[in-house]
Amino acid sequence: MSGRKIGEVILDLKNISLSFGGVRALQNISFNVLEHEVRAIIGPNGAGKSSMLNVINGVYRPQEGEIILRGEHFANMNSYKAAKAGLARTFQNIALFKGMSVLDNIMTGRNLKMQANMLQQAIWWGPAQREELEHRAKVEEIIDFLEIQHIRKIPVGRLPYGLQKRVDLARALAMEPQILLLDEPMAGMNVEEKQDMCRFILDVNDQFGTTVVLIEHDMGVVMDISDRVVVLDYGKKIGDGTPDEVRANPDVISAYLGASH
Ligand SMILES: Nc1ncnc2c1ncn2[C@@H]1O[C@H](COP(=O)(O)OP(=O)(O)OP(=O)(O)O)[C@@H](O)[C@H]1O
Repeated sequence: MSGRKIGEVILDLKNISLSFGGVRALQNISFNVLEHEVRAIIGPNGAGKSSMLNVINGVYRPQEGEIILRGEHFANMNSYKAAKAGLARTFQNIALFKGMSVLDNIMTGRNLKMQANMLQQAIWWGPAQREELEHRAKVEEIIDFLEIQHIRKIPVGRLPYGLQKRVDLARALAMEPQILLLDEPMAGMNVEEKQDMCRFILDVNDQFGTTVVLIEHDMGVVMDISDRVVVLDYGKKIGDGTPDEVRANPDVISAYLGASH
């Protein structure tokens, strides 16, 4: 892989338990994420992967457990706090404004960073003007990076699915996150689109140093691009380690064999 340097623990999840009524979606799950690594969460359907991602970025509040982000304890994580703390995510079912252009969609990722007040923005005066130009420059940089210059003016709804996923990634990157959460970034893609997405994820990780946490069903992809993998099954953690370690783990093998029967 690249020459990027894996750092200290940036995100630490300790004894996370989450239930929906009688369904114990996550049972005492602990794992950590190191700075600059690509960390995957895998597991059969219903294992608790999406629930885990939603706990990390504050959509779900676990009944038990702790989230420690860069040494800071977050007892009541919510989406706003997560975004402020440098977490951005993409969605399984792409959450973009379909009628808006690619450029405008990516600009929405800058909202949290905008300082000028509403009045200044309305009359596009002084600070608002300067700020807008700065935001545009950042967005243009991301557009170049993800090679989507040719579609920048097109409404997102008219694009093929693979490109929509790339715009969703661009919107998340516009937040300049330290940790990027990707919810099945390759779902529904053809082989070529998957290869492109893999390359972009690794480039983001390498060139921006962004830590990546991803959920993905395609095992080949996960094993190729991840530094470490955590495996969930029926809400429990059954494996954690490098792709090779996880591949050789008998509990993981039987969970996946069981799932395919
Ligand atoms: N909002 C919710 N309300 C009730 N039950 C839920 C909710 N979200 C998830 N669950 C349940 O929690 C368990 C874990 O679901 P989760 O979606 O986290 O799994 P997953 O590994 O992401 O599955 P998939 O691969 O199918 O997306 C499942 O039994 C699911 O039915």
